[in-house]
Amino acid sequence: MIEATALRKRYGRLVAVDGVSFKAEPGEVLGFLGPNGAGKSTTMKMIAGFLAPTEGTARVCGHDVQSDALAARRALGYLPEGAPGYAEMTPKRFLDFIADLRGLRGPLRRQRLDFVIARLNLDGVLAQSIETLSKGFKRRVGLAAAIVHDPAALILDEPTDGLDPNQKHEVRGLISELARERTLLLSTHILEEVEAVCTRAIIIAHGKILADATPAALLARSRFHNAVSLNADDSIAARAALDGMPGVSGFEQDEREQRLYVFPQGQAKLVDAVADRLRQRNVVYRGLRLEHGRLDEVFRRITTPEAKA
Ligand SMILES: Nc1ncnc2c1ncn2[C@@H]1O[C@H](COP(=O)(O)OP(=O)(O)OP(=O)(O)O)[C@@H](O)[C@H]1O
Repeated sequence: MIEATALRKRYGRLVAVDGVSFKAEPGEVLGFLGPNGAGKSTTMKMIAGFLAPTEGTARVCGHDVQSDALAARRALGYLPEGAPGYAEMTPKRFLDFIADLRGLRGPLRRQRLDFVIARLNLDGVLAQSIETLSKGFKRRVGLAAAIVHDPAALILDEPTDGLDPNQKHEVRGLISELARERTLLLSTHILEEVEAVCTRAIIIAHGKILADATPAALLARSRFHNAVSLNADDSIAARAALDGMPGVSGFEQDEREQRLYVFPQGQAKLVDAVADRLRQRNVVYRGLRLEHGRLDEVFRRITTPEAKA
């Protein structure tokens, strides 16, 4: 479990984190989303015990990160932003060093090191200095270090930042696997990542939580939620056929995608009715689908005041 209560961090006149509270339970993958400088890393560092809060408290598996710091750190794995430090070390030496710091001994130590090296496919690079590794391997070394002591809670600061699509896919698979029995908090700028791995998302801007909901609930706030979209050879004819249809509130033509979006009134579900109507009017169409919504639009609306108007 990861719990933050009224966390606040002030840097001189700047309030980087302004009263952040949430609780994440085992099995949850909580995504921290926000524009640059929103306060995500600062919040994570305070929970990980790397930065003292100006006010408020954080607990990891019930242990206060300030007053019960050792127990809290034992329960937590933390992947900081960017590449692991100790760039001149080899992954082997680095992971040995982290295993020592974590107090791992004997057969369990061997077993955990073997596990993370195999799980993160580090075998081929164990003897090469970290600074000479590709970004993907650097991230994997960081992840291996974060999970070597098998923590019950994990904080991952932009775990897929800078990775290629295959590596992103791989790391997301690992995140979902790790999340089964753990509590996971991760920050990301990648909205598709939220839909792919997060069970819940917190949107933060200027140090304040602006939304805390499941990805599905956030998508439901999109104006594209429950819209119907389709490709029609003659989009003018398609529009004319659907104009005035009960339950339809408007249209939008996406020229790049060549798709017509049909917006519902309220919660109306239009898929079958739209398909019937186009067939009745002999309008040829392809790829008709119900839209779930667009997280990027919801994110923009929540985090930029001008988009709210
Ligand atoms: N040590 C520091 N001293 C002064 N200001 C800082 C310090 N660390 C962070 N800040 C400021 O605090 C604010 C929050 O920074 P933070 O790194 O937490 O944001 P973030 O949401 O993680 O951003 P990003 O997505 O760019 O990583 C920013 O305005 C940043 O410039």
